[in-house]
Amino acid sequence: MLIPKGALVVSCQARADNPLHGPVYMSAMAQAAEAGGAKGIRANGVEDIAAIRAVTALPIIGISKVWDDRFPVYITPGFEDAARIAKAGADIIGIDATARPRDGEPVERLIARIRSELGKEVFADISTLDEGRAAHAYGATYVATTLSGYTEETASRRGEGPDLELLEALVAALPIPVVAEGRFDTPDLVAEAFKRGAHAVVVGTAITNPREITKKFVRAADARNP
Ligand SMILES: CC(=O)N[C@H](C=O)[C@@H](O)[C@H](O)[C@H](O)COP(=O)(O)O
Repeated sequence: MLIPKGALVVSCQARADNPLHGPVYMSAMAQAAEAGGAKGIRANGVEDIAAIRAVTALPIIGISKVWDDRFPVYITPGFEDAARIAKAGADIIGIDATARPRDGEPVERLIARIRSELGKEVFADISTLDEGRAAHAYGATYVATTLSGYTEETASRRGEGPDLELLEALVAALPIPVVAEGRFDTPDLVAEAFKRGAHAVVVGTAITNPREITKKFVRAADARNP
């Protein structure tokens, strides 16, 4: 298992509309995260993953976000996406492991092929306890709370804090490492996740998205100066 127990993993992602988009900024971000003590990196797309691989030996959870209007699944929907990011240097393949429709093989087959044909660990992003149980049964190496609040079934959590209840339920139910991810945006919440049994915690926006961090501070300023 490549992600050590107690690890903080930093997600270094910036979409095309973000001024920090691209491999130059994302590899610098990964180096900054490593210098700060991160024990793993999560990154999206072949270009960013290859650039990050060139500057660090930390384990990389690679994902490939592919948006398609016909399907709700966009995090590494198919085997070809997984193969490309493995080749770029990802050690662990992050996938949407919900049961939602995808452009590609069913999730059980995707997990099996990543393990057998690519020889990589599988990091299963899920949104419910049942999805976590299924991902474990299909052979995922880790399950993570990443998609709670982002699926129809969990839409009521949108805009809420991290899903600590789901984290606890997964920890109680599964013998594999459970990773806390999604809206863990303060050190206190990271500590709380470990208290509740998380194997590791992934933090993205709160560390690597200065635009969103700035907005938070501006909201505080505006509230004081209406
Ligand atoms: C739902 C979805 O697509 N989540 C994505 C998964 O890769 C990222 O956009 C998140 O930034 C990442 O999960 C980390 O979470 P947070 O940025 O809240 O710390």
